[in-house]
Amino acid sequence: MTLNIPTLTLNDGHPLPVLGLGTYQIRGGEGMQQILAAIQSGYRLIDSATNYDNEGIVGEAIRRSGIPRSEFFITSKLPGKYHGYEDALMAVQESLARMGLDYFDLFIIHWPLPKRDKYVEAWQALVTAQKLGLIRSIGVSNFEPEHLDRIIAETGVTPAVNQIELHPYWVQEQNLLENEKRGILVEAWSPLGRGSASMHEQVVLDIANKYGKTPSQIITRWHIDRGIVPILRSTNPVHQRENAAVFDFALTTDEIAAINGLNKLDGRIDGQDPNEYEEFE
Ligand SMILES: NC(=O)C1=CN([C@@H]2O[C@H](COP(=O)(O)OP(=O)(O)OC[C@H]3O[C@@H](n4cnc5c(N)ncnc54)[C@H](OP(=O)(O)O)[C@@H]3O)[C@@H](O)[C@H]2O)C=CC1
Ligand SMILES: O=C(O)C(=O)[C@@H](O)[C@H](O)C(=O)CO
Repeated sequence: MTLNIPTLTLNDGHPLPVLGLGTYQIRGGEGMQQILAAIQSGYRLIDSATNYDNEGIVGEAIRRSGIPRSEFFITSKLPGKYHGYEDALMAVQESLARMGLDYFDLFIIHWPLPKRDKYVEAWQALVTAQKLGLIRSIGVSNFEPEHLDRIIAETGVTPAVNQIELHPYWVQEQNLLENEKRGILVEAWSPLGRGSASMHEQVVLDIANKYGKTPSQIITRWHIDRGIVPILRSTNPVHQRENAAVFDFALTTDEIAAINGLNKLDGRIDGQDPNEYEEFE
């Protein structure tokens, strides 16, 4: 049976599924089959990136599924080496060609890379690509409030989405408020803490027992109940189905707060601070 994943509406009026499939390190023929399995389970939001070297197999899985393109919500990301305006416009077109698509539902700037100081140019290029019909919704990733304010002030265009690191060890309460204040939908990357110990915390296990759910379903539901769209990676079809079977229960305010209480001061998975992070090329 195919799971039915609900949608919500972005600030530009476009619908977005409330959870999606992450594809970091999912590559090659086996990766294509793993993505296809997720699509067959009901996933429609697929999150790729030029830096993941898998845009080709994402496009192939879409075609092999036989499901109409219009039912999907396909995302890719602009790498830092293409932050210049002309390079960024070319990069969107190259990504589309690799996927074999003629538009993206969402295209986002992968990292702000503030030391290079070209993310405003990159944003101007996404605004143009949207006007050209190459992208439906434009967004950013790993943008801090000061980066958001700068692109909004310099272009007058607010991102639809900001994809940031979020999991029970890194709950980012203030950052969520900053995005909400600006009308930006937050997507969570590494929503399961990349399979970290947070899935085995007693508070998560207790809530899982109460609802007869698994720890990953509780964490997935915690994101959704906080108004966040989790981008969940799994290569395992059983886990893929499990992670998306979360629409028959909801957490209470106290349960959400209890999971928020797992936050750690140094909770980032790899210490990737958006103000410092540099991409390797
Ligand atoms: N914008 C950005 O800068 C970034 C974006 N991302 C995006 O976010 C996505 C998700 O983040 P990612 O870091 O991949 O990690 P996740 O937090 O999604 O965790 C993935 C890990 O959890 C395991 N897992 C998934 N479901 C279950 C389950 N039900 N039970 C037990 N284990 C489970 C997976 O193993 P298994 O395969 O065996 O199920 C895998 O090892 C990425 O794939 C990418 O698309 C990620 C990092 C940065
Ligand atoms: O996966 C991504 O989107 C990244 O941006 C990477 O930085 C990833 O988070 C990573 O940890 C690479 O070592």
